Amino acid sequence: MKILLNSCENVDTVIARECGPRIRTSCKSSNYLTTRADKKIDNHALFSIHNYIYYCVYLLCDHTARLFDKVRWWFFEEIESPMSCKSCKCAVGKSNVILVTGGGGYVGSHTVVELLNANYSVIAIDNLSNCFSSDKHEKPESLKRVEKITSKNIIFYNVDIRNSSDLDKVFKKHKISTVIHFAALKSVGESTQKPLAYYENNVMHANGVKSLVYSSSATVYGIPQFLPLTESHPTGQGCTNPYGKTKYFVEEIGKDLCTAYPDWKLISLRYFNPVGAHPSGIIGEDPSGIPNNLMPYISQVAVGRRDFLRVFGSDYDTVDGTGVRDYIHIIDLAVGHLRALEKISKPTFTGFQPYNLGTGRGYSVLEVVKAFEKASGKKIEYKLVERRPGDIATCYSDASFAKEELNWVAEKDIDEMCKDTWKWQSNNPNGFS
Ligand SMILES: O=c1ccn([C@@H]2O[C@H](COP(=O)(O)OP(=O)(O)O[C@H]3O[C@H](CO)[C@H](O)[C@H](O)[C@H]3O)[C@@H](O)[C@H]2O)c(=O)[nH]1
Repeated sequence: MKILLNSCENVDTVIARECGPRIRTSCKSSNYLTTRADKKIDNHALFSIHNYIYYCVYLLCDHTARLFDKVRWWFFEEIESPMSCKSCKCAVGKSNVILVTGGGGYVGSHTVVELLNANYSVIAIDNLSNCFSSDKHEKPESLKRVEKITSKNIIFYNVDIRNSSDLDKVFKKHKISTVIHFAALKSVGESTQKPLAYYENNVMHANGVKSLVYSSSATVYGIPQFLPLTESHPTGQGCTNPYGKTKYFVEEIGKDLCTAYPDWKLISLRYFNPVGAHPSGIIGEDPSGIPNNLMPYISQVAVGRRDFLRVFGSDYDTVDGTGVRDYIHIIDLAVGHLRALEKISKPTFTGFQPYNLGTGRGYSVLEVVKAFEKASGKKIEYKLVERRPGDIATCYSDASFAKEELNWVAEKDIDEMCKDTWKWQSNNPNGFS
C-alpha cells in the first residue's frame, strides 16, 4: 500500500490521517499488539506501525539528503564559485584568485609568471591592443609562453576594461579575491599626442572586488621638488604629461573610495622605469610599432631593426646632459606585486597606500647605452636630438618604505637588466610575432 506523505506533516498527523485518532494513540503504546485481541484493531495497528516505520525511513532519507546538500554547497562555496568555476577550476581558495587586467602586456605577463610560481590562480584579461595574438579568440602569445615557463594554466578572456558588461561577466563567473590592474596605455610621448585615448583607457572602472593592486608610476610626482623621491613627495602638481595625470587621477579616485568605504583597500605601486626580461629569454618587452621607451629602442637597434637611437635632450642638468632614470628589472617589479598582494590580504591592512618600486639609483641615457653595449657586444649607434615634450631631467626613487612595509628590495642591477633584455631580443628579433 502507498501513502502520500506531505512534507509539512509530522508523524502524528500522518498517522491520524491514515489510521484514525484511536490507532494513533494506541500505536504509541509499546505493548499495544500483545494486549489487544481485536483483529480489526490489530490490522489497524499493524498498518499504522508499517506506516510509522515507512515515515521514519522517509524522514531519515530526507534529512540525510538535506544535510548532504548543505555539505555539498558549503564545499563548493569554499573551493570554487558556485556560479561556474567548475569549468576552469580557478578557485583553489578564496584568497588566491587574482584577476590581472592587461595580463598579456609586458609588466602583466611577467607578473603572471611570479603569481603562478607562487601558486596563485590567475584570470587574465586583455583587449590585445598592445600584445601579439595569432587569433583574437586565443590567448596572447606572451601568456602562452608564460604557461610554457611555469607549466601552469592561465584562464584568459579577450575583454576591454572599458566594456563594463564584459567585465561583469568575468566577475560573475569567477570568485576573484584581488585585482591587479595593469591595463593602460603607457607612453609619455604618445600621451601628449593622444591625450583623450589616455583619459579613456587609463581611468579605471570599478567592479565588485574591493581589493586592488594598482599599477601606478613615478610620473605622478611630476617635476621632482626633491630627490630621491619618497612617497610623501607631492603628487599631481606639475605632472608634465597626460599619461602621468591619468595615474594621478586614479590614485585620487582610489583615495576617495577608501575614505568613503572602509572595506575598500588599494595599494598603488609607483613604478620607476621597468626594463629587462624573464631570464629564460622566452618573454620580454615587445612594443607594437616604433618603441617609445628607451630600452626596447636600444635593443631593436642592437638586433638590426632600427638604424640608430635618438637621444632626447643632451642639455639637461645631469652627469652627461642626458635624462636620468631609475631603471628596475621587470622580475624585481613583478615580485613587488607579490609582496603587495601579501600585504593587502592582511586583515590589518586598510585604506589607500602607495609604494615606490625602484632601485634608488639613477642612470643617464648614455650610461644605459654603454651598459647595453657591454652586455650585448653590439655597437649602439645614436644621435643627440631635441628634448622630448613632457620629459624631465632626473627621476629616481627612495624605495625604503617598500623595504620596510613590504619586505621588498630590487635585487638586479643594470648589467643584469641589459643582459636579460638582450637574451630576449636576440632570441626573438621580431618579438612574439
Ligand atoms: O628613444 C628614446 C626613448 C627614450 N629616451 C630617453 O630615455 C629616458 C627614459 O625614457 P622612457 O621613455 O624609457 O621612460 P620615461 O621615463 O619617459 O617613462 C617611463 O618611466 C615612468 C616613470 O618614471 C613610467 O613608469 C613610464 O611608464 C615609463 O614609460 C628619458 O630620458 C627619455 O628622454 C631617449 O632618449 N630616446
